[in-house]
Amino acid sequence: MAGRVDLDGNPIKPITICMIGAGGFIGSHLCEKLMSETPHKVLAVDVYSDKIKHLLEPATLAWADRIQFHRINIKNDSRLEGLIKMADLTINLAAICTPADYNTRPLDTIYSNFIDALPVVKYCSENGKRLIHFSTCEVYGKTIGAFLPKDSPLRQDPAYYVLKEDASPCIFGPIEKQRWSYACAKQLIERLVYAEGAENGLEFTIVRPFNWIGPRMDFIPGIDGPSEGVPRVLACFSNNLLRREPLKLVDGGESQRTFIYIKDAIEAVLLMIENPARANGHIFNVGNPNNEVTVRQLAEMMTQVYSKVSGESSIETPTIDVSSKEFYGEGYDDSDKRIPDMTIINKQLGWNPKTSLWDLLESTLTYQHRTYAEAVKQAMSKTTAN
Ligand SMILES: NC(=O)c1ccc[n+]([C@@H]2O[C@H](COP(=O)([O-])OP(=O)(O)OC[C@H]3O[C@@H](n4cnc5c(N)ncnc54)[C@H](O)[C@@H]3O)[C@@H](O)[C@H]2O)c1
Ligand SMILES: O=c1ccn([C@@H]2O[C@H](COP(=O)(O)OP(=O)(O)O[C@H]3OC[C@@H](O)[C@H](O)[C@H]3O)[C@@H](O)[C@H]2O)c(=O)[nH]1
Repeated sequence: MAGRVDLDGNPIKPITICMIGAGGFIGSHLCEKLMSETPHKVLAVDVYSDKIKHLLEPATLAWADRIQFHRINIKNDSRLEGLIKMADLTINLAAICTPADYNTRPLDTIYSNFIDALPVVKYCSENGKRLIHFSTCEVYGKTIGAFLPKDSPLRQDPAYYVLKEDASPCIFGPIEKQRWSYACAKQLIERLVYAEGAENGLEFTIVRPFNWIGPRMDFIPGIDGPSEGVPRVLACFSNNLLRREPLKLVDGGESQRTFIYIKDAIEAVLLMIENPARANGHIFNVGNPNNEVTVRQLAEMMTQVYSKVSGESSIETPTIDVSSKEFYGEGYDDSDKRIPDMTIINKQLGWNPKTSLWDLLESTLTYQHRTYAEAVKQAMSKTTAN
């Protein structure tokens, strides 16, 4: 750790980071990175700590004096401002961010992504503290190309689908499509953070993650989460594979996504943390434009990879089609395609993603199999016995 320098060759001074939502998927990986590779301190704020338990216990861990867990719900806890004041930098990850909630719990979604983030922005601004705020690629909504006729040659032109931080519009569906409650709340909080920067000098960075995936993402229904819960696609498909049931393709699985390995993405966040002069005032796409697939292709690849890592042959009918209404309920809608433009992050931080989709699925599904296969088997045999 000694002699670490930033991108401009200056020595990196240890800082204290107030990380809100530290117990979630991204937070757990960021805490791991900060503990194992940097001298920084973390005040970890969340309502849950299961995903960072290995970093908090036992007290003999090498970094024990550099991480403190604070079980705080930021909706209603006066200790938040004190923690932000104690830190040099606040990173806000806290949010409801699973699509199954956007149309079924739109009020909770809007409160979580906009109202609950307001005090965080305010405390940072009033106390002259730097803020890294986690937004989402969903703020882009649908691509311009999605509105062209299906056979239009313009659909092949990147100008109609590549998503650029400083040029692309944010295109959401009608209000009755409550899917967009999340994207809209995230967009408004981005605008507020940006305005605090412009009017009051808040030092900020906004991150727009493009489908970061890897170990510890969400939960496996009935094992470490509610049995009726619907997590994001990685956990949905993992659950299906573990139970040897067909993967469900929503509306034909035609939507396209670019997936990035969580460990590549965390490298980008560390560069933002340690290079404030290069990161402040910017909005960054963080994704892997080389890993684009349709959801159907993702299902096929995950089926192949899971077979390889588990040693089990795949089932006869590996996928089935399901309507979005049946799967998510009324008010669901979808982003058609998400390719991040990498110009700004490349120029400011010299960062590029490394891991291919096959490789990231291989390490992630190895983890899923090792962590859950036995528990799923036991849960299924109990159900059959009953
Ligand atoms: N994972 C991705 O690919 C992705 C993509 C786009 C945006 N994001 C954004 O990144 C952030 C983190 O995402 P994640 O994938 O780690 O999700 P996550 O659900 O695993 O983590 C969010 C954490 O915030 C905590 N939290 C929520 N409300 C809270 C509250 N009121 N008080 C205290 N803690 C609270 C949750 O308990 C959870 O541990 C979110 O803002 C999300 O919108 C993630
Ligand atoms: O079992 C499933 C689950 C999901 N899907 C589809 O897979 C695609 C990806 O679904 P995800 O659950 O990963 O969520 P999305 O990519 O739509 O949104 C995510 O994007 C960025 C973040 O802000 C959030 O984490 C989330 O909103 C969608 O088209 C969805 O309809 C299936 O076909 N089957």
